[in-house]
Amino acid sequence: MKELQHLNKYFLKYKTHLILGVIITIIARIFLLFTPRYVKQIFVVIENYMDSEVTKTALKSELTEVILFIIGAAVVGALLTFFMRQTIINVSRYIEFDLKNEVYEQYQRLSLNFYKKNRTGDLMNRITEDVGRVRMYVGPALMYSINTITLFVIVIIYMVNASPKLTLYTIVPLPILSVIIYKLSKEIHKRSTIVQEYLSQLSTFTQESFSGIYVIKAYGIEPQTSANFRTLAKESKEKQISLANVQAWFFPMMILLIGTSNLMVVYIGGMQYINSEIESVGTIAEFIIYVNMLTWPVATVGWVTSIVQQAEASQKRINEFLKIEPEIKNTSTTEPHVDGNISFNNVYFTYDDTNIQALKCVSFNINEGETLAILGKTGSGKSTILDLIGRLYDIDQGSITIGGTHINNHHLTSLRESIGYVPQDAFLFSDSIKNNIKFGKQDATDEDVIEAAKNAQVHKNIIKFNKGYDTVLGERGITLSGGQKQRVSIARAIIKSPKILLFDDCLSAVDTETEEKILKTLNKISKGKTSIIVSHRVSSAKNADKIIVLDDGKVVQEGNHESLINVEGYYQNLYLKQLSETTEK
Ligand SMILES: Nc1ncnc2c1ncn2[C@@H]1O[C@H](COP(=O)(O)OP(=O)(O)OP(=O)(O)O)[C@@H](O)[C@H]1O
Repeated sequence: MKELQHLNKYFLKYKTHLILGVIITIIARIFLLFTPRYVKQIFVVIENYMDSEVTKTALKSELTEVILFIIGAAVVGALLTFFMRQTIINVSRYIEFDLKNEVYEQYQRLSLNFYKKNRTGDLMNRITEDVGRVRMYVGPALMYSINTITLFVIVIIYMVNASPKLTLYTIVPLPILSVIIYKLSKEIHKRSTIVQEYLSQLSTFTQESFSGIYVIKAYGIEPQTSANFRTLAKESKEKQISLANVQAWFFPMMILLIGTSNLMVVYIGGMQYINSEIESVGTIAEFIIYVNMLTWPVATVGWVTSIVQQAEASQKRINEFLKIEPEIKNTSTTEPHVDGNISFNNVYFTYDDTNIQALKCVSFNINEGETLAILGKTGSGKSTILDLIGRLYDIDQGSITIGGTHINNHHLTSLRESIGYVPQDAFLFSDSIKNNIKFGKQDATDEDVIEAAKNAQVHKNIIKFNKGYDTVLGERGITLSGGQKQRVSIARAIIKSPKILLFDDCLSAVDTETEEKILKTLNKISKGKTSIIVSHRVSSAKNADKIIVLDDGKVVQEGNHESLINVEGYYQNLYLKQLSETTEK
Protein backbone atom coordinates (compact mmCIF):
# COMPACT_ATOMS: atom_id res chain seq x y z
CA MET A 1 0.00 0.00 0.00
CA LYS A 2 3.06 2.27 0.23
CA GLU A 3 2.89 3.25 -3.42
CA LEU A 4 -0.80 4.07 -3.20
CA GLN A 5 -0.06 6.71 -0.58
CA HIS A 6 0.66 8.99 -3.51
CA LEU A 7 -3.10 9.21 -3.89
CA ASN A 8 -3.66 10.54 -0.36
CA LYS A 9 -3.38 14.12 -1.63
CA TYR A 10 -6.30 13.42 -3.94
CA PHE A 11 -8.35 11.73 -1.21
CA LEU A 12 -7.80 14.85 0.83
CA LYS A 13 -8.83 17.06 -2.06
CA TYR A 14 -12.14 15.22 -2.43
CA LYS A 15 -12.67 14.44 1.25
CA THR A 16 -16.15 15.99 1.43
CA HIS A 17 -17.42 13.81 -1.42
CA LEU A 18 -15.74 10.76 0.04
CA ILE A 19 -17.08 11.22 3.59
CA LEU A 20 -20.54 11.81 2.17
CA GLY A 21 -20.16 8.66 0.07
CA VAL A 22 -19.15 6.59 3.08
CA ILE A 23 -22.11 7.88 5.15
CA ILE A 24 -24.55 7.24 2.30
CA THR A 25 -23.14 3.72 1.82
CA ILE A 26 -23.66 2.88 5.49
CA ILE A 27 -27.23 4.25 5.55
CA ALA A 28 -28.07 2.48 2.26
CA ARG A 29 -26.93 -0.86 3.70
CA ILE A 30 -28.97 -0.32 6.87
CA PHE A 31 -32.11 0.27 4.82
CA LEU A 32 -31.52 -2.77 2.62
CA LEU A 33 -31.08 -4.85 5.76
CA PHE A 34 -34.63 -4.12 6.89
CA THR A 35 -35.97 -6.55 4.26
CA PRO A 36 -34.88 -9.88 5.80
CA ARG A 37 -36.32 -8.89 9.19
CA TYR A 38 -39.66 -7.92 7.62
CA VAL A 39 -39.71 -11.20 5.65
CA LYS A 40 -39.31 -13.02 8.96
CA GLN A 41 -42.11 -10.85 10.32
CA ILE A 42 -44.40 -12.09 7.51
CA PHE A 43 -43.75 -15.68 8.55
CA VAL A 44 -44.42 -14.83 12.22
CA VAL A 45 -47.72 -13.12 11.35
CA ILE A 46 -48.83 -16.11 9.26
CA GLU A 47 -47.76 -18.55 11.98
CA ASN A 48 -49.80 -16.56 14.51
CA TYR A 49 -52.81 -16.70 12.21
CA MET A 50 -52.39 -20.48 11.76
CA ASP A 51 -52.27 -20.82 15.54
CA SER A 52 -55.52 -18.78 15.55
CA GLU A 53 -53.91 -16.06 17.62
CA VAL A 54 -55.03 -13.29 15.20
CA THR A 55 -58.09 -12.78 13.02
CA LYS A 56 -58.05 -12.78 9.20
CA THR A 57 -58.64 -9.00 9.09
CA ALA A 58 -55.77 -8.40 11.50
CA LEU A 59 -53.58 -10.73 9.38
CA LYS A 60 -54.41 -8.79 6.23
CA SER A 61 -53.70 -5.40 7.75
CA GLU A 62 -50.43 -6.62 9.38
CA LEU A 63 -49.26 -8.22 6.10
CA THR A 64 -50.08 -5.05 4.14
CA GLU A 65 -48.16 -2.96 6.66
CA VAL A 66 -45.07 -5.24 6.51
CA ILE A 67 -45.13 -5.40 2.70
CA LEU A 68 -45.36 -1.59 2.51
CA PHE A 69 -42.38 -1.36 4.86
CA ILE A 70 -40.40 -3.78 2.63
CA ILE A 71 -41.21 -1.74 -0.47
CA GLY A 72 -40.37 1.52 1.36
CA ALA A 73 -37.03 0.19 2.65
CA ALA A 74 -36.14 -1.18 -0.80
CA VAL A 75 -36.94 2.13 -2.51
CA VAL A 76 -34.95 4.21 -0.01
CA GLY A 77 -32.10 1.66 -0.09
CA ALA A 78 -32.05 1.73 -3.90
CA LEU A 79 -32.07 5.53 -4.00
CA LEU A 80 -29.21 5.71 -1.53
CA THR A 81 -27.27 3.08 -3.51
CA PHE A 82 -27.64 5.35 -6.54
CA PHE A 83 -26.19 8.28 -4.58
CA MET A 84 -23.44 6.05 -3.19
CA ARG A 85 -22.25 5.35 -6.74
CA GLN A 86 -22.72 8.99 -7.67
CA THR A 87 -20.36 10.10 -4.92
CA ILE A 88 -17.67 7.43 -4.65
CA ILE A 89 -17.49 6.42 -8.33
CA ASN A 90 -17.53 10.07 -9.35
CA VAL A 91 -14.61 10.77 -7.00
CA SER A 92 -12.71 7.94 -8.68
CA ARG A 93 -13.31 9.63 -12.04
CA TYR A 94 -12.14 13.01 -10.66
CA ILE A 95 -8.98 11.39 -9.29
CA GLU A 96 -8.42 9.54 -12.57
CA PHE A 97 -8.70 12.89 -14.38
CA ASP A 98 -6.22 14.58 -12.00
CA LEU A 99 -3.78 11.70 -12.20
CA LYS A 100 -3.93 11.61 -16.01
CA ASN A 101 -3.16 15.33 -16.06
CA GLU A 102 -0.29 14.87 -13.61
CA VAL A 103 1.18 12.09 -15.78
CA TYR A 104 0.67 14.11 -18.97
CA GLU A 105 2.33 17.20 -17.49
CA GLN A 106 5.30 15.07 -16.53
CA TYR A 107 5.47 13.78 -20.12
CA GLN A 108 5.65 17.37 -21.32
CA ARG A 109 8.40 18.26 -18.82
CA LEU A 110 10.67 15.36 -19.73
CA SER A 111 13.50 15.81 -22.21
CA LEU A 112 13.86 14.17 -25.61
CA ASN A 113 16.28 11.54 -24.28
CA PHE A 114 13.50 10.10 -22.14
CA TYR A 115 11.38 9.52 -25.23
CA LYS A 116 14.24 7.76 -26.96
CA LYS A 117 14.69 5.37 -24.05
CA ASN A 118 11.00 4.45 -23.72
CA ARG A 119 8.68 2.83 -26.21
CA THR A 120 5.58 4.78 -27.20
CA GLY A 121 3.39 1.81 -26.25
CA ASP A 122 4.74 1.84 -22.67
CA LEU A 123 4.20 5.58 -22.39
CA MET A 124 0.63 5.24 -23.61
CA ASN A 125 0.01 2.39 -21.17
CA ARG A 126 0.95 4.50 -18.18
CA ILE A 127 -1.60 7.12 -18.96
CA THR A 128 -4.38 4.72 -19.91
CA GLU A 129 -4.03 1.23 -18.41
CA ASP A 130 -2.06 2.06 -15.29
CA VAL A 131 -4.19 5.07 -14.41
CA GLY A 132 -7.29 2.95 -15.15
CA ARG A 133 -6.15 0.25 -12.69
CA VAL A 134 -5.49 2.84 -10.03
CA ARG A 135 -9.01 4.21 -10.59
CA MET A 136 -10.42 0.76 -9.89
CA TYR A 137 -8.78 0.98 -6.47
CA VAL A 138 -10.08 4.48 -5.81
CA GLY A 139 -13.61 3.70 -6.97
CA PRO A 140 -14.99 0.18 -7.01
CA ALA A 141 -12.47 -1.27 -4.53
CA LEU A 142 -13.12 1.48 -1.98
CA MET A 143 -16.87 1.33 -2.48
CA TYR A 144 -17.07 -2.45 -2.19
CA SER A 145 -14.82 -2.47 0.88
CA ILE A 146 -17.02 0.01 2.74
CA ASN A 147 -20.04 -1.90 1.54
CA THR A 148 -18.70 -5.25 2.71
CA ILE A 149 -17.53 -4.01 6.10
CA THR A 150 -20.85 -2.25 6.85
CA LEU A 151 -22.92 -5.15 5.64
CA PHE A 152 -20.84 -7.71 7.47
CA VAL A 153 -20.89 -5.92 10.80
CA ILE A 154 -24.65 -5.29 10.74
CA VAL A 155 -25.63 -8.68 9.30
CA ILE A 156 -23.49 -10.62 11.76
CA ILE A 157 -24.99 -8.67 14.68
CA TYR A 158 -28.50 -9.41 13.39
CA MET A 159 -27.68 -13.06 12.73
CA VAL A 160 -26.04 -13.69 16.10
CA ASN A 161 -29.04 -12.06 17.72
CA ALA A 162 -31.38 -14.45 15.92
CA SER A 163 -29.32 -17.65 16.31
CA PRO A 164 -25.59 -17.86 17.13
CA LYS A 165 -25.36 -21.54 16.14
CA LEU A 166 -27.01 -21.03 12.76
CA THR A 167 -24.76 -18.00 12.17
CA LEU A 168 -21.65 -20.09 12.69
CA TYR A 169 -22.71 -22.82 10.24
CA THR A 170 -23.84 -20.36 7.60
CA ILE A 171 -20.73 -18.24 7.48
CA VAL A 172 -18.23 -21.12 7.44
CA PRO A 173 -18.24 -21.49 3.59
CA LEU A 174 -17.85 -17.75 3.06
CA PRO A 175 -14.08 -17.38 3.74
CA ILE A 176 -13.50 -20.36 1.43
CA LEU A 177 -15.44 -18.47 -1.24
CA SER A 178 -13.32 -15.40 -0.64
CA VAL A 179 -10.04 -17.29 -1.02
CA ILE A 180 -11.23 -19.07 -4.18
CA ILE A 181 -12.34 -15.77 -5.77
CA TYR A 182 -9.01 -14.19 -4.82
CA LYS A 183 -7.07 -17.00 -6.49
CA LEU A 184 -9.36 -16.89 -9.53
CA SER A 185 -9.05 -13.09 -9.81
CA LYS A 186 -5.25 -13.36 -9.70
CA GLU A 187 -5.24 -15.95 -12.45
CA ILE A 188 -7.72 -13.91 -14.48
CA HIS A 189 -5.51 -10.84 -14.09
CA LYS A 190 -2.41 -12.78 -15.15
CA ARG A 191 -4.10 -14.12 -18.25
CA SER A 192 -5.81 -10.85 -19.14
CA THR A 193 -2.43 -9.06 -18.99
CA ILE A 194 -1.15 -11.53 -21.61
CA VAL A 195 -4.32 -10.96 -23.66
CA GLN A 196 -3.75 -7.19 -23.44
CA GLU A 197 -0.17 -7.60 -24.65
CA TYR A 198 -1.38 -9.56 -27.65
CA LEU A 199 -4.07 -6.99 -28.36
CA SER A 200 -1.54 -4.18 -28.33
CA GLN A 201 0.79 -6.21 -30.58
CA LEU A 202 -2.12 -6.73 -32.96
CA SER A 203 -3.03 -3.05 -33.00
CA THR A 204 0.62 -2.00 -33.49
CA PHE A 205 0.86 -4.50 -36.35
CA THR A 206 -2.32 -3.28 -38.06
CA GLN A 207 -1.45 0.36 -37.47
CA GLU A 208 1.97 -0.14 -39.07
CA SER A 209 0.41 -2.01 -41.98
CA PHE A 210 -1.99 0.87 -42.59
CA SER A 211 0.74 3.51 -42.34
CA GLY A 212 3.04 1.47 -44.56
CA ILE A 213 0.34 0.35 -46.98
CA TYR A 214 2.12 2.08 -49.89
CA VAL A 215 5.26 0.07 -49.28
CA ILE A 216 3.31 -3.18 -48.79
CA LYS A 217 1.42 -2.70 -52.05
CA ALA A 218 4.45 -1.47 -53.97
CA TYR A 219 6.41 -4.59 -53.00
CA GLY A 220 3.37 -6.85 -53.46
CA ILE A 221 3.80 -8.47 -50.07
CA GLU A 222 0.10 -8.50 -49.09
CA PRO A 223 -0.03 -12.35 -48.80
CA GLN A 224 2.98 -12.37 -46.48
CA THR A 225 1.53 -9.54 -44.35
CA SER A 226 -1.80 -11.38 -44.14
CA ALA A 227 -0.04 -14.57 -43.08
CA ASN A 228 1.85 -12.70 -40.34
CA PHE A 229 -1.40 -11.14 -39.18
CA ARG A 230 -3.12 -14.53 -39.10
CA THR A 231 -0.33 -16.05 -36.98
CA LEU A 232 -0.53 -13.19 -34.48
CA ALA A 233 -4.34 -13.27 -34.42
CA LYS A 234 -4.27 -17.05 -33.84
CA GLU A 235 -1.96 -16.69 -30.84
CA SER A 236 -4.14 -13.90 -29.53
CA LYS A 237 -7.26 -16.07 -29.91
CA GLU A 238 -5.60 -18.91 -27.95
CA LYS A 239 -4.77 -16.54 -25.10
CA GLN A 240 -8.34 -15.21 -25.13
CA ILE A 241 -9.70 -18.76 -24.88
CA SER A 242 -7.36 -19.57 -22.03
CA LEU A 243 -8.66 -16.47 -20.23
CA ALA A 244 -12.27 -17.44 -20.91
CA ASN A 245 -11.59 -20.91 -19.46
CA VAL A 246 -10.65 -19.42 -16.09
CA GLN A 247 -13.39 -16.78 -16.18
CA ALA A 248 -15.90 -19.58 -16.76
CA TRP A 249 -15.14 -20.87 -13.26
CA PHE A 250 -16.14 -17.64 -11.55
CA PHE A 251 -19.92 -17.92 -11.46
CA PRO A 252 -20.17 -21.71 -11.01
CA MET A 253 -17.94 -21.37 -7.93
CA MET A 254 -20.16 -18.60 -6.60
CA ILE A 255 -23.33 -20.62 -7.24
CA LEU A 256 -21.81 -23.71 -5.63
CA LEU A 257 -20.80 -21.89 -2.47
CA ILE A 258 -24.04 -19.92 -2.17
CA GLY A 259 -25.91 -23.19 -2.67
CA THR A 260 -23.84 -24.87 0.06
CA SER A 261 -24.56 -22.02 2.47
CA ASN A 262 -28.29 -22.12 1.65
CA LEU A 263 -28.37 -25.87 2.21
CA MET A 264 -26.68 -25.43 5.58
CA VAL A 265 -29.21 -22.79 6.57
CA VAL A 266 -32.17 -24.96 5.55
CA TYR A 267 -30.75 -28.12 7.13
CA ILE A 268 -29.39 -26.71 10.41
CA GLY A 269 -32.23 -24.15 10.66
CA GLY A 270 -34.80 -26.90 10.03
CA MET A 271 -33.26 -29.09 12.76
CA GLN A 272 -33.22 -26.12 15.14
CA TYR A 273 -36.89 -25.38 14.41
CA ILE A 274 -37.86 -29.02 15.02
CA ASN A 275 -35.90 -28.90 18.31
CA SER A 276 -37.60 -25.55 19.10
CA GLU A 277 -34.20 -23.80 19.26
CA ILE A 278 -35.58 -21.08 16.99
CA GLU A 279 -39.03 -19.70 17.43
CA SER A 280 -40.15 -19.34 13.78
CA VAL A 281 -39.55 -20.74 10.28
CA GLY A 282 -39.25 -17.06 9.40
CA THR A 283 -35.73 -17.13 10.90
CA ILE A 284 -34.69 -19.62 8.18
CA ALA A 285 -36.07 -17.31 5.47
CA GLU A 286 -34.32 -14.36 7.13
CA PHE A 287 -31.01 -16.27 7.15
CA ILE A 288 -31.32 -17.33 3.53
CA ILE A 289 -31.63 -13.66 2.57
CA TYR A 290 -28.63 -12.78 4.76
CA VAL A 291 -26.50 -15.48 3.17
CA ASN A 292 -27.40 -14.25 -0.31
CA MET A 293 -26.73 -10.69 0.78
CA LEU A 294 -23.32 -11.67 2.13
CA THR A 295 -22.02 -13.82 -0.68
CA TRP A 296 -21.37 -11.09 -3.22
CA PRO A 297 -19.59 -8.77 -0.74
CA VAL A 298 -17.55 -11.69 0.56
CA ALA A 299 -16.64 -12.65 -2.98
CA THR A 300 -15.59 -9.08 -3.58
CA VAL A 301 -13.04 -9.34 -0.75
CA GLY A 302 -11.04 -11.64 -3.01
CA TRP A 303 -11.70 -9.48 -6.02
CA VAL A 304 -10.87 -6.25 -4.19
CA THR A 305 -7.61 -7.71 -2.86
CA SER A 306 -6.56 -8.50 -6.39
CA ILE A 307 -7.62 -5.02 -7.62
CA VAL A 308 -5.57 -3.38 -4.84
CA GLN A 309 -2.53 -5.47 -5.76
CA GLN A 310 -2.84 -4.49 -9.42
CA ALA A 311 -3.37 -0.84 -8.48
CA GLU A 312 -0.29 -0.95 -6.26
CA ALA A 313 1.82 -2.33 -9.13
CA SER A 314 0.45 0.28 -11.54
CA GLN A 315 0.92 3.15 -9.08
CA LYS A 316 4.50 1.95 -8.52
CA ARG A 317 5.15 2.31 -12.25
CA ILE A 318 3.50 5.75 -12.25
CA ASN A 319 5.47 6.88 -9.18
CA GLU A 320 8.78 5.74 -10.67
CA PHE A 321 8.03 7.79 -13.73
CA LEU A 322 6.78 10.85 -11.82
CA LYS A 323 10.07 10.89 -9.90
CA ILE A 324 12.18 11.20 -13.06
CA GLU A 325 13.75 14.62 -13.27
CA PRO A 326 13.97 16.19 -16.73
CA GLU A 327 17.56 16.23 -17.93
CA ILE A 328 17.12 19.75 -19.27
CA LYS A 329 16.24 21.90 -16.30
CA ASN A 330 15.23 25.49 -16.15
CA THR A 331 17.61 27.04 -13.64
CA SER A 332 16.81 30.64 -14.41
CA THR A 333 14.35 32.52 -12.25
CA THR A 334 14.72 35.69 -14.28
CA GLU A 335 13.94 35.98 -17.95
CA PRO A 336 16.99 37.53 -19.65
CA HIS A 337 16.16 39.24 -22.92
CA VAL A 338 16.64 36.87 -25.83
CA ASP A 339 18.13 38.59 -28.86
CA GLY A 340 19.45 37.15 -32.07
CA ASN A 341 23.21 37.18 -31.42
CA ILE A 342 24.21 33.53 -31.29
CA SER A 343 27.65 32.27 -30.56
CA PHE A 344 29.03 28.70 -30.41
CA ASN A 345 32.40 28.46 -28.67
CA ASN A 346 34.28 25.15 -29.00
CA VAL A 347 31.10 23.13 -28.60
CA TYR A 348 31.34 19.36 -28.19
CA PHE A 349 28.23 17.22 -28.09
CA THR A 350 27.66 13.46 -27.90
CA TYR A 351 24.27 11.72 -28.11
CA ASP A 352 23.84 9.66 -24.96
CA ASP A 353 21.99 6.74 -26.46
CA THR A 354 24.17 6.13 -29.52
CA ASN A 355 27.40 7.55 -28.13
CA ILE A 356 27.86 9.35 -31.44
CA GLN A 357 29.93 12.50 -31.09
CA ALA A 358 27.85 14.72 -33.36
CA LEU A 359 29.76 18.01 -32.82
CA LYS A 360 33.48 18.45 -32.28
CA CYS A 361 34.88 21.82 -31.30
CA VAL A 362 32.29 23.80 -33.26
CA SER A 363 32.64 27.58 -33.14
CA PHE A 364 30.83 30.32 -35.03
CA ASN A 365 29.11 33.66 -34.43
CA ILE A 366 26.04 35.13 -35.96
CA ASN A 367 24.73 38.60 -35.26
CA GLU A 368 21.16 39.67 -34.81
CA GLY A 369 19.46 40.19 -38.17
CA GLU A 370 21.93 38.02 -40.06
CA THR A 371 21.37 34.77 -41.92
CA LEU A 372 23.61 31.76 -41.47
CA ALA A 373 23.51 28.80 -43.82
CA ILE A 374 24.81 25.42 -42.70
CA LEU A 375 25.79 22.87 -45.31
CA GLY A 376 27.49 19.52 -45.15
CA LYS A 377 27.14 15.85 -45.91
CA THR A 378 24.32 13.87 -44.38
CA GLY A 379 25.01 13.04 -40.74
CA SER A 380 27.59 15.81 -40.38
CA GLY A 381 25.78 17.46 -37.44
CA LYS A 382 23.69 20.22 -39.04
CA SER A 383 20.37 19.40 -37.34
CA THR A 384 22.18 18.89 -34.06
CA ILE A 385 23.28 22.56 -34.10
CA LEU A 386 19.65 23.67 -34.40
CA ASP A 387 18.56 21.33 -31.57
CA LEU A 388 21.24 22.80 -29.34
CA ILE A 389 20.06 26.38 -30.00
CA GLY A 390 16.60 25.35 -28.75
CA ARG A 391 18.34 23.63 -25.82
CA LEU A 392 16.74 20.30 -26.57
CA TYR A 393 20.02 18.81 -25.30
CA ASP A 394 22.77 20.13 -23.05
CA ILE A 395 26.28 20.22 -24.47
CA ASP A 396 29.30 18.33 -23.09
CA GLN A 397 31.96 21.01 -23.45
CA GLY A 398 32.33 24.59 -24.64
CA SER A 399 29.56 27.16 -24.46
CA ILE A 400 26.64 28.53 -26.39
CA THR A 401 25.58 32.11 -25.78
CA ILE A 402 22.48 33.86 -26.99
CA GLY A 403 22.45 37.62 -26.67
CA GLY A 404 25.67 37.29 -24.65
CA THR A 405 23.94 35.14 -22.00
CA HIS A 406 24.92 31.50 -21.53
CA ILE A 407 22.12 29.35 -22.94
CA ASN A 408 21.65 27.58 -19.57
CA ASN A 409 20.96 30.94 -17.92
CA HIS A 410 18.08 31.69 -20.25
CA HIS A 411 14.57 30.93 -19.11
CA LEU A 412 13.70 27.75 -21.01
CA THR A 413 10.20 28.87 -21.92
CA SER A 414 11.15 32.34 -23.13
CA LEU A 415 14.11 30.91 -25.03
CA ARG A 416 11.91 28.47 -26.90
CA GLU A 417 9.22 31.08 -27.39
CA SER A 418 11.80 33.24 -29.17
CA ILE A 419 12.52 30.51 -31.69
CA GLY A 420 10.54 29.57 -34.79
CA TYR A 421 11.65 26.09 -35.76
CA VAL A 422 10.85 24.27 -38.98
CA PRO A 423 11.95 20.65 -38.59
CA GLN A 424 13.22 18.34 -41.29
CA ASP A 425 10.10 16.15 -41.11
CA ALA A 426 7.22 18.59 -41.18
CA PHE A 427 4.92 17.14 -38.55
CA LEU A 428 1.33 18.27 -38.87
CA PHE A 429 -1.44 17.39 -36.43
CA SER A 430 -4.75 15.77 -37.45
CA ASP A 431 -6.48 19.12 -37.36
CA SER A 432 -7.44 21.91 -39.77
CA ILE A 433 -4.74 23.68 -41.78
CA LYS A 434 -5.67 26.89 -39.95
CA ASN A 435 -5.11 25.34 -36.52
CA ASN A 436 -1.88 23.76 -37.65
CA ILE A 437 -0.56 27.18 -38.63
CA LYS A 438 -1.98 28.85 -35.51
CA PHE A 439 -0.14 26.25 -33.42
CA GLY A 440 2.76 28.69 -33.51
CA LYS A 441 0.60 31.54 -32.15
CA GLN A 442 -2.65 30.55 -30.51
CA ASP A 443 -4.15 34.06 -30.56
CA ALA A 444 -3.44 34.65 -34.26
CA THR A 445 -6.30 36.07 -36.33
CA ASP A 446 -7.45 34.60 -39.65
CA GLU A 447 -5.64 37.46 -41.39
CA ASP A 448 -2.39 36.54 -39.61
CA VAL A 449 -2.81 32.92 -40.73
CA ILE A 450 -3.40 33.95 -44.35
CA GLU A 451 -0.43 36.31 -44.33
CA ALA A 452 1.87 33.61 -42.93
CA ALA A 453 0.61 31.14 -45.55
CA LYS A 454 1.19 33.71 -48.29
CA ASN A 455 4.73 34.32 -47.10
CA ALA A 456 5.34 30.58 -47.07
CA GLN A 457 3.97 30.40 -50.66
CA VAL A 458 1.26 27.92 -49.71
CA HIS A 459 -1.81 30.19 -49.68
CA LYS A 460 -2.67 29.46 -53.33
CA ASN A 461 -2.60 25.70 -52.68
CA ILE A 462 -4.79 25.99 -49.58
CA ILE A 463 -7.56 28.01 -51.20
CA LYS A 464 -7.87 25.37 -53.91
CA PHE A 465 -9.16 22.87 -51.32
CA ASN A 466 -12.97 22.84 -50.93
CA LYS A 467 -12.79 23.83 -47.31
CA GLY A 468 -9.77 26.12 -47.67
CA TYR A 469 -8.09 26.80 -44.36
CA ASP A 470 -10.62 24.56 -42.57
CA THR A 471 -9.45 21.50 -44.50
CA VAL A 472 -8.63 18.78 -42.02
CA LEU A 473 -5.26 17.05 -42.36
CA GLY A 474 -3.94 13.69 -41.29
CA GLU A 475 -5.78 10.48 -40.58
CA ARG A 476 -9.20 12.07 -40.56
CA GLY A 477 -8.53 14.28 -43.55
CA ILE A 478 -6.50 14.85 -46.63
CA THR A 479 -2.81 14.24 -47.20
CA LEU A 480 -0.69 17.16 -48.31
CA SER A 481 2.23 16.73 -50.66
CA GLY A 482 5.70 16.79 -49.13
CA GLY A 483 6.34 20.34 -50.37
CA GLN A 484 2.94 21.60 -49.14
CA LYS A 485 3.58 20.11 -45.71
CA GLN A 486 6.95 21.84 -45.54
CA ARG A 487 5.40 25.18 -46.45
CA VAL A 488 2.57 24.85 -43.88
CA SER A 489 5.28 24.08 -41.36
CA ILE A 490 7.16 27.24 -42.43
CA ALA A 491 3.96 29.30 -42.05
CA ARG A 492 3.60 27.90 -38.52
CA ALA A 493 7.09 29.11 -37.63
CA ILE A 494 6.90 32.57 -39.18
CA ILE A 495 3.44 33.44 -37.80
CA LYS A 496 5.09 33.73 -34.37
CA SER A 497 7.41 36.42 -35.71
CA PRO A 498 10.17 35.07 -33.47
CA LYS A 499 13.62 36.56 -32.88
CA ILE A 500 15.34 33.44 -34.19
CA LEU A 501 14.21 31.36 -37.17
CA LEU A 502 15.61 27.87 -37.67
CA PHE A 503 14.94 26.09 -40.97
CA ASP A 504 16.11 22.48 -41.04
CA ASP A 505 16.38 21.44 -44.66
CA CYS A 506 12.75 22.45 -45.00
CA LEU A 507 12.80 23.38 -48.66
CA SER A 508 14.10 20.03 -49.88
CA ALA A 509 10.69 18.97 -51.24
CA VAL A 510 9.87 22.21 -53.09
CA ASP A 511 11.01 22.99 -56.62
CA THR A 512 13.79 25.54 -57.07
CA GLU A 513 11.40 28.19 -58.39
CA THR A 514 9.18 28.04 -55.29
CA GLU A 515 12.31 27.83 -53.15
CA GLU A 516 13.50 31.09 -54.71
CA LYS A 517 10.16 32.78 -53.96
CA ILE A 518 10.07 31.52 -50.37
CA LEU A 519 13.64 32.64 -49.76
CA LYS A 520 12.81 36.08 -51.11
CA THR A 521 9.84 36.55 -48.76
CA LEU A 522 11.76 35.04 -45.89
CA ASN A 523 14.48 37.53 -46.54
CA LYS A 524 11.89 40.30 -46.33
CA ILE A 525 10.10 39.10 -43.20
CA SER A 526 13.23 38.09 -41.35
CA LYS A 527 14.56 41.65 -41.27
CA GLY A 528 15.98 42.21 -37.80
CA LYS A 529 15.68 38.48 -37.01
CA THR A 530 18.38 35.88 -37.03
CA SER A 531 17.86 33.01 -39.45
CA ILE A 532 19.71 29.74 -39.73
CA ILE A 533 19.07 27.68 -42.83
CA VAL A 534 20.25 24.09 -43.00
CA SER A 535 20.34 22.87 -46.55
CA HIS A 536 21.86 20.61 -49.14
CA ARG A 537 21.37 23.19 -51.87
CA VAL A 538 23.65 26.09 -52.73
CA SER A 539 20.55 27.98 -53.91
CA SER A 540 19.27 28.14 -50.30
CA ALA A 541 22.63 29.27 -48.97
CA LYS A 542 23.97 31.70 -51.51
CA ASN A 543 22.30 34.83 -50.12
CA ALA A 544 23.20 34.10 -46.51
CA ASP A 545 25.49 36.54 -44.70
CA LYS A 546 27.57 33.64 -43.51
CA ILE A 547 27.95 30.02 -44.57
CA ILE A 548 29.55 27.20 -42.63
CA VAL A 549 30.27 23.74 -43.95
CA LEU A 550 30.34 20.81 -41.56
CA ASP A 551 32.05 17.49 -41.98
CA ASP A 552 31.86 14.76 -39.37
CA GLY A 553 30.83 17.24 -36.68
CA LYS A 554 33.58 19.78 -37.45
CA VAL A 555 33.40 23.16 -39.18
CA VAL A 556 35.58 22.68 -42.27
CA GLN A 557 34.71 25.81 -44.21
CA GLU A 558 33.43 29.24 -43.25
CA GLY A 559 32.72 32.35 -45.32
CA ASN A 560 30.10 33.65 -47.73
CA HIS A 561 29.00 32.52 -51.16
CA GLU A 562 31.53 34.67 -53.04
CA SER A 563 34.46 33.64 -50.91
CA LEU A 564 33.57 29.95 -50.78
CA ILE A 565 33.02 29.39 -54.50
CA ASN A 566 36.54 30.55 -55.03
CA VAL A 567 38.22 28.08 -52.71
CA GLU A 568 38.53 24.39 -53.34
CA GLY A 569 36.34 22.36 -51.09
CA TYR A 570 32.87 20.98 -50.40
CA TYR A 571 31.02 24.22 -51.17
CA GLN A 572 32.73 24.82 -54.50
CA ASN A 573 32.15 21.18 -55.55
CA LEU A 574 28.51 21.39 -54.59
CA TYR A 575 28.13 24.71 -56.39
CA LEU A 576 29.68 23.40 -59.61
CA LYS A 577 27.67 20.18 -59.45
CA GLN A 578 24.38 21.96 -58.93
CA LEU A 579 25.27 24.58 -61.53
CA SER A 580 25.88 21.89 -64.15
CA GLU A 581 22.58 20.17 -63.16
CA THR A 582 20.64 23.41 -63.77
CA THR A 583 22.36 24.15 -67.08
CA GLU A 584 21.75 20.57 -68.27
CA LYS A 585 17.98 20.96 -67.71
N1 LIG B 1 18.42 11.84 -31.76
C1 LIG B 1 19.60 11.25 -31.99
N2 LIG B 1 20.06 10.29 -31.18
C2 LIG B 1 21.24 9.71 -31.44
N3 LIG B 1 22.05 10.02 -32.44
C3 LIG B 1 21.64 10.98 -33.27
C4 LIG B 1 20.38 11.65 -33.09
N4 LIG B 1 20.22 12.56 -34.04
C5 LIG B 1 21.32 12.48 -34.80
N5 LIG B 1 22.18 11.54 -34.35
C6 LIG B 1 23.49 11.20 -34.93
O1 LIG B 1 24.29 12.37 -34.86
C7 LIG B 1 24.98 12.57 -36.07
C8 LIG B 1 24.61 13.96 -36.64
O2 LIG B 1 23.25 13.94 -37.02
P1 LIG B 1 22.47 15.20 -37.58
O3 LIG B 1 21.04 14.85 -37.66
O4 LIG B 1 22.84 16.40 -36.81
O5 LIG B 1 23.08 15.28 -39.04
P2 LIG B 1 22.62 16.18 -40.26
O6 LIG B 1 23.86 16.80 -40.76
O7 LIG B 1 21.50 17.06 -39.89
O8 LIG B 1 22.15 15.04 -41.26
P3 LIG B 1 21.05 15.14 -42.44
O9 LIG B 1 21.60 16.06 -43.48
O10 LIG B 1 20.98 13.72 -42.95
O11 LIG B 1 19.81 15.61 -41.81
C9 LIG B 1 24.58 11.44 -37.01
O12 LIG B 1 25.63 10.49 -36.98
C10 LIG B 1 23.34 10.86 -36.41
O13 LIG B 1 23.28 9.46 -36.60
